[in-house]
Amino acid sequence: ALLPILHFPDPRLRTKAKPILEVTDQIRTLAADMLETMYAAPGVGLAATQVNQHIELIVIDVSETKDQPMVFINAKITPLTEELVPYEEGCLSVPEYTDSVNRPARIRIEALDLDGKAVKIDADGLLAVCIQHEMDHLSGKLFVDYLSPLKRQRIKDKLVKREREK
Ligand SMILES: O=C(O)C[C@@H](Cc1ccccc1)C(=O)SCC(=O)c1ccccc1
Ligand SMILES: [Zn+2]
Repeated sequence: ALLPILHFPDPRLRTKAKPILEVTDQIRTLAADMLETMYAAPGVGLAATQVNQHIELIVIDVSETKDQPMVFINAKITPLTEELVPYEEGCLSVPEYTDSVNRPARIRIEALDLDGKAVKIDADGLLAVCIQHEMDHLSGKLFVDYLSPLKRQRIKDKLVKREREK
């Protein structure tokens, strides 16, 4: 099912997600609904926080063919280099805005998959950017937090105005 995505500055986006203690069928259904919602947006990632579910679950698919879904549960990430690289990021919770964000170029992610099995991946490029972007969501952080307060306020004012006009 398609799930409604929370939009900045909704305070629920600032909630810190909790670890998942058991990977149940309910979690599997939520992951499937998040992937469906992500593909429909379209996007290359989605965090449970964005659909108002405050648990450590993220879904990603950075493939061109849109048929390589990844699901990470209770993920921990570690930078593999001090090198920071800029990337023009967007966010499904901050519609119609993109801006440059600097992040570590390569990271390691250690998590559980939907079978509760441990997975460990070293990532670079868009996958590394996306993983870090989704992990920020789980800690209540948005890419606009890396911008100047003036830019952030302008984006907030525009989105609040747009939500009012709806
Ligand atoms: O809000 C989200 O989490 C989804 C977001 C994830 C993202 C990945 C990589 C860079 C920025 C943001 C998106 O999928 S935004 C839409 C999108 O497909 C995209 C936007 C900018 C760059 C790459 C992809
Ligand atoms: Zn986002």
